[in-house]
Amino acid sequence: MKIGFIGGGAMTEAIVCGISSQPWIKPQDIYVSDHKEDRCNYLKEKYSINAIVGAQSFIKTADVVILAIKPQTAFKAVDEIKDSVDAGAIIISIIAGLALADLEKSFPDNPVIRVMPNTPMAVSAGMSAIATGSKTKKADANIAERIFSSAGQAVIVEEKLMDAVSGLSGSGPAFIFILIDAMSDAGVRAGLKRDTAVKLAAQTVFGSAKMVLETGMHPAQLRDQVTSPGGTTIEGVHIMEQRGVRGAMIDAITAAVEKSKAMGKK
Ligand SMILES: NC(=O)C1=CN([C@@H]2O[C@H](COP(=O)(O)OP(=O)(O)OC[C@H]3O[C@@H](n4cnc5c(N)ncnc54)[C@H](OP(=O)(O)O)[C@@H]3O)[C@@H](O)[C@H]2O)C=CC1
Ligand SMILES: O=C(O)[C@@H]1CCC=N1
Repeated sequence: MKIGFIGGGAMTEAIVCGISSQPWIKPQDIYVSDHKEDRCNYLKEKYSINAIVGAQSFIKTADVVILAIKPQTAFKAVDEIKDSVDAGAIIISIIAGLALADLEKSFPDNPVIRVMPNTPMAVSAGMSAIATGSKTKKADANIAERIFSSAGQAVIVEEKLMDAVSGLSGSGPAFIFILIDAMSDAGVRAGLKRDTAVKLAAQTVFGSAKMVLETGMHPAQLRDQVTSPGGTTIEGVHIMEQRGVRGAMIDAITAAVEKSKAMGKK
C-alpha cells in the first residue's frame, strides 16, 4: 500500500512516526508533500520516508491520500490534487470541521473518509475516530481502521459526532499536557527536581488512564480507592472541586467542540 500525505505538519509527523515502523507498510511507501523544503528534508531524514515539495510525483499512484492541511488551506490544497488522484484511491481527511459532503464534491469518484486522530499516535497510543462517506465500502473502512489502529485505537462513529471527538480526543492531549505541566510545577514547589516532577506527573497520568482502560471501572470508583478517609487526597479533591477544575475541563472541551462546529459552517 502506498500512502501519500498532503501537508507535513505536526499531525502528519505523529502518524508517520506511529506507522512507519509497522510491518504492514514500508517507509519507502510513505510519501509526504509539504510547502517547506526544510520540513521535507527533516521528515525524510528522521523517518526514511519520501518527502517532497509538491505531490505530483506520487499523487497518481497513491492508494491512500491523507489530507493533513489546516482547514483554512484545505480547498486550495484539494484543488491542486483533485484531478490527479487515481479513481480507486481512498481519500482520508483529518481536517477538523471539514464535512464529508464537501469533500465528496471535490472527489466525486473516490471513497472519502473522515478521521480525527490525535498526536499520541506518535507513541502508538493514539485515539482516532473514523466516519465513512457515501461511497465508502467496508474494505475501504477496514484500510482506514488498519492505518489508524496500528498506532493506537480507532473507533467508527457517525459523522455528526466528529465535532465532539475533535474537542475531546483530538484536542484532549493539549489539555492533559497542561495538567501534567501544572502537576510538575506543584512538585517543584514542594521541593522535587524538575525532571523528577515531570516523570512523577506523567507516569501518574499514564497509570491512571491505564487503570480506567484495563479495569473498566468508573473513574469515580477509582478515585474513591485513592481517597483514604481523613487522608491527604480528600484535601486536594476538596480544593479541585472548590476551584471548579471539573467544570473548567467540561467548558474547555465544549469550547473546542463548538469551534469545530463553527469551522464546519464556514
Ligand atoms: N495537530 C493535531 O493534534 C491534530 C490536527 N488535526 C488536523 O490535521 C490538520 C493539520 O494539522 P497540523 O498538522 O497541526 O497543522 P500544521 O500547520 O502543523 O501542518 C500543516 C502543514 O501543511 C503545509 N501545507 C499547507 N498547504 C499545503 C499544500 N497545499 N501542500 C502541501 N503542504 C501544505 C503547511 O505548510 P505552511 O505552514 O507553509 O502553510 C504545514 O507545514 C488540520 O486540519 C487539523 O485540524 C487533526 C487531529 C489532531
Ligand atoms: O487544534 C486543532 O484545530 C486541531 C484539531 C484537533 C487537534 N488539533
